[in-house]
Amino acid sequence: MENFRNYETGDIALEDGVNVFIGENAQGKTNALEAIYFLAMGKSHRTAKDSECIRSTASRASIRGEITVKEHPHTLQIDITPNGKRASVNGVSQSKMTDFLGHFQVVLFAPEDLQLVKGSPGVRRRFIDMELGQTHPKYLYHLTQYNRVLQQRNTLLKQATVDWDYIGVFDEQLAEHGAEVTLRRHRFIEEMKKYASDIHEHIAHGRETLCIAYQPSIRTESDFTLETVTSLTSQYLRLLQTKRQQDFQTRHTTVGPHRDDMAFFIDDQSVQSFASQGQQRTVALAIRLAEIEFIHQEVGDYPVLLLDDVLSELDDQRQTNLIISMHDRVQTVITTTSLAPFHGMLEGQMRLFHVHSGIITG
Ligand SMILES: Nc1ncnc2c1ncn2[C@@H]1O[C@H](COP(=O)(O)OP(=O)(O)OP(=O)(O)O)[C@@H](O)[C@H]1O
Repeated sequence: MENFRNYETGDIALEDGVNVFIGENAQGKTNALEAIYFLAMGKSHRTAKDSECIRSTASRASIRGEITVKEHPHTLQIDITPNGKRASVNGVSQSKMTDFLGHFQVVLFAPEDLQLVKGSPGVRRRFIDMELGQTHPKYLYHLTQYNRVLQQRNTLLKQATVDWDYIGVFDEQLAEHGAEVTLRRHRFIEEMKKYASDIHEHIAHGRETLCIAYQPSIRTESDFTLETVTSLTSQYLRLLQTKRQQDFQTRHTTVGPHRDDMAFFIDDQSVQSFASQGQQRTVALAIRLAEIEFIHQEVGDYPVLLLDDVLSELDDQRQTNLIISMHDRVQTVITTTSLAPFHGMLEGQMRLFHVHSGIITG
């Protein structure tokens, strides 16, 4: 890291197993995690304004990582200036951020993850989009196109007289990209379902059964099928055409992936409405851990697991189970203010880094 957040420079060599960043509050632990996340996702998990990551006394920031995925080493770099960011892979500048993504995968579990369960549908759509963006760059292409056409269609719907021929052209494009997005989301949730319910059962000691359901906006149609892109495209197109009058009255597009959601159930009861805080937290954790398995399946290697100050939210047994289950398979980086959760671990099973005022010592 160079001039990233409170780091003037920072250089860390992470171990394969569990790496622990320990330090008091506001020393730079999360900042270091954020830098790793940035290299995988091309953006911060904390801010939409990249320039906030530039050290307050500097004019640009850089993050560089030497990453090995499936035994192939490569160097990823992101340079951030107040006017934008530039990403490169092995020294070659990438013209589009979507070309940069997919080289390195991370899974982050942070206290805000409770929002995955409790938050608005937009939070869950963002979660799906981030995951699929990491593993299926083509998905991001369709999503970007979909959002672009959606915006154009909505602009047209807001005009005093609507040009329906134009809307017809947009409908075709929306249906085509919307079908790709929907089908990929459907397949993703089908995969996540299997992993998350097994993991959840393990964490909850087999007492509760978790089920995840995709709720595509198109589901209101009784005859829709999620089998092929072609059939879904024509179903979308039909639906867009039948909703035209409603869209005209509300002045925006009322059906499509921008209205999708996903739902969680424990023993057939909605987690969003009925579960306790502890149950909701366990569901959020199970989903994050399921992501690890999903990425492994899709990419052929494990992602790096980033745990930001979340151990203190789990009881002792769960903390230890989590660390031990990750330690020999998944490279993990944990931030913490206390070593108490690690006392059960054997010497040599983790690498400790002390973080103090933007300086990391190992
Ligand atoms: N752009 C920036 N330039 C300089 N310092 C920054 C910048 N952005 C954040 N900081 C500083 O970084 C510090 C916060 O670091 P960080 O969020 O990593 O804390 P932490 O060690 O994870 O603490 P906690 O345990 O409270 O989560 C704050 O002191 C903040 O002022």
